[in-house]
Amino acid sequence: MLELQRVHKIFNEGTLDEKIALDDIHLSLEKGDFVTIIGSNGAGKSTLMNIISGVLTPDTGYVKINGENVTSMPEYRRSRFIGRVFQDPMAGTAPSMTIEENLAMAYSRTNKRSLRLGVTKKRREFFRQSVASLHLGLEERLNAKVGLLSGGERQAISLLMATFTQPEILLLDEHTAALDPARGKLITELTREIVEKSNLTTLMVTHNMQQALELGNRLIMMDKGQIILDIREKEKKELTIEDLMDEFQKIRGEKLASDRTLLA
Ligand SMILES: Nc1ncnc2c1ncn2[C@@H]1O[C@H](COP(=O)(O)OP(=O)(O)OP(=O)(O)O)[C@@H](O)[C@H]1O
Repeated sequence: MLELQRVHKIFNEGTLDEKIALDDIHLSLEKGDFVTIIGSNGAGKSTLMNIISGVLTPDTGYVKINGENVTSMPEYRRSRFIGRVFQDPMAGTAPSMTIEENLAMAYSRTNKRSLRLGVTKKRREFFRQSVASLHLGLEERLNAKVGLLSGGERQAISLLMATFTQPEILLLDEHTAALDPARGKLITELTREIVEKSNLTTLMVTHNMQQALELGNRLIMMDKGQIILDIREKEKKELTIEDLMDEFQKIRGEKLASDRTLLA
């Protein structure tokens, strides 16, 4: 489904600011894998997401989606089969457009005919049902401007927009980090529900270790541009935060130094 081989990314190569953001990344995901990604600040998590989504091109190595080499495919073309939700609830939606218009925009990304045909009765019903599945009562407010929604509601709509067309790959970039605990929990639960229902292949970056342990079937820890831990299924279910801290110390010979990770 998703395959990265020998992926390297260096910023400002040959200068004093040279930074190896990704160092020989090999990663292979099966359909339906839900991978949580943790790691200290600057570990390379966002760079990895940007390379998968096409925002960045690797210096060496390749990215394949469903067997197709997409390494040089620009972001706008990849957005047909990649859904992404960012940390900032403002990032995924257009505030001056209504909920329905935002959904129509997301829908048109994967369905070229939909822009020409506008919002038909059948499609409006599909949007209404999709929004109802969030259990937030927003299906009664399809004509409300998204800018008027709370951060949590807006992030729920972003999540829906990224997923209701069933993308091949879903990228979640600390998408609950900017929300208060109650709303963060709500979005976490919605994420679990949506990913399970559609069996979406998902990568989720989080600084919250508990969330990384509770969600998904696989956990990856990154450090200094490398994947240093890759834990799956049963082994993941038995892990605790202390185990993860100990593993990091065993591998790197130092304590995991990230206040955000520890405090989450
Ligand atoms: N556009 C860029 N130009 C120069 N250096 C960059 C750029 N983007 C990332 N880096 C550097 O590459 C490294 C990896 O950054 P990245 O943002 O991928 O880390 P991260 O794991 O997402 O960190 P955080 O948890 O702090 O968001 C860091 O040292 C960062 O400073």
